Amino acid sequence: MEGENCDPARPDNPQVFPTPESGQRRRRPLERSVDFPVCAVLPAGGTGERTGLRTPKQFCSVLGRPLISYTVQAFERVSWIQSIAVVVAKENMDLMTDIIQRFQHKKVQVVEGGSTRHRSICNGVRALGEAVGEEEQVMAANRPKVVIIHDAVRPFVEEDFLYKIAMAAKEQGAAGAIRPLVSTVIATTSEGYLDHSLERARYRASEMPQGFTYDVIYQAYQRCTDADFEFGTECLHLALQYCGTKAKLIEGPPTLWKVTYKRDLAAAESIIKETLSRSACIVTGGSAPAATLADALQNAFRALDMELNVTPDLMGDNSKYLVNEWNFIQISVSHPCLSEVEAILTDLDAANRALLHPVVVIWVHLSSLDELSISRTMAEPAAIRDLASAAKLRNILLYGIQLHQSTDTECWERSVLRVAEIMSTLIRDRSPALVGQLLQA
Ligand SMILES: Nc1ccn([C@@H]2O[C@H](COP(=O)(O)OP(=O)(O)OP(=O)(O)O)[C@@H](O)[C@H]2O)c(=O)n1
Ligand SMILES: O=C(CO)[C@H](O)[C@H](O)COP(=O)(O)O
Repeated sequence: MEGENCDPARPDNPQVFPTPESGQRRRRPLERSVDFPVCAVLPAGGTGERTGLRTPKQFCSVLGRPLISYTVQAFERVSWIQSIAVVVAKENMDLMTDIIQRFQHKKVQVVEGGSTRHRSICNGVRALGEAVGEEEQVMAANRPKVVIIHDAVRPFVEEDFLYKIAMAAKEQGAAGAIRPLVSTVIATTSEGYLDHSLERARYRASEMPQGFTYDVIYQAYQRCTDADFEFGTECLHLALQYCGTKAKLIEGPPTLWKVTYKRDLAAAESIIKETLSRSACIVTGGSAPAATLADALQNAFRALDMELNVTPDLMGDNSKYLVNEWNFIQISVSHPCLSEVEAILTDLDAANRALLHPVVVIWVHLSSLDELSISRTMAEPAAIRDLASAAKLRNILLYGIQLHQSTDTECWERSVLRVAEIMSTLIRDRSPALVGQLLQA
């Protein structure tokens, strides 16, 4: 049947982030607990030659934050991962230390890298074993049971999959992520002709993360040769060859893909934008016309596959919106006063909400055409521009929309749909050029 995938070795729809069905509530990840010590090594000591950029890809900025910080965050939010060794080239150790301080990463130690990926990983594994104490016995007692190795340039790994890898590594000694091949692998002759081709259905791409018991990966690196260190690309292979440990292979999601080329950085940015744009919270200030507009917008947003919650304020229980990944829409009625939106900016600062991701705040001024002087009720563009410039320095993107109320039902419904579309575009695109602009709906 058309569109049906009958071959289990063929990757399905390559969508990078599985999005929930329209109208479904977002799935919260399960809280996992693991009763053995797990640490991680993130090799980040490469130069990223294939991007063609001067800056190694792990330090390239994505929405104002180095790519590596996203990967560190993905591991840091997993409560059962105790510590993370980030391995970087000697000349980037200060840069990495700055990143840790700036983005307030907590579980990270910076380790000096080597000239190849295997040498870097080996340094990370050793550093984890030596993290506490100098004496042999103390060191052994503090070694993690399982080490997860994950390329620093694969930022979208999720807790559920890390859990599967950690559990399988504890049981089997080694475990790794695999994906179906998208192309057939062929061997070439030295003259550039086809030598032979592999039966695609029998092979898989080896991805990351991989997990090992500490003893297996430590011994594998102790025993492997200089040629392995120089030319090898597969840790699972070292575990098999030097420790006789057969890795359990687990099919992972497409999100495990590795940033390799320049275009992958743009793809990573668009995926991050997409995840940051799924939900917004409307603050009505308790006014009845604002609440009516919020209800109408809620319906319009459902059709745009975005979750929109309505709250009168951000106090007490409603402060929960400040700690998750919500964007904000403040509706002010009649008087174009920015004090309510200023209060949201202050709350966001106090909650340190914009540390890791930019937050979008949209100020909507709902003005009535029946009022005597329209000009008196128009928002002052300069005021919002100044406020937005200051907010931008704190990673908050403030936009303004002027919406004129209408007594004509049809005209009003059209305006609401238009304003919902403008809002969803502002939230999804995060255009710096439109920051501080007062758009007319
Ligand atoms: N000496 C090295 C080389 C690579 N890596 C890391 O291994 C991961 C996967 O390697 P790859 O994608 O090949 O990165 P680069 O070697 O930086 O890229 P390129 O091959 O294009 O130069 C990256 O996080 C990279 O920083 C490392 O820690 N130490
Ligand atoms: O997928 C992997 C391990 O199986 C690694 O990411 C891969 O081997 C890295 O290789 P390279 O540095 O040549 O890109």
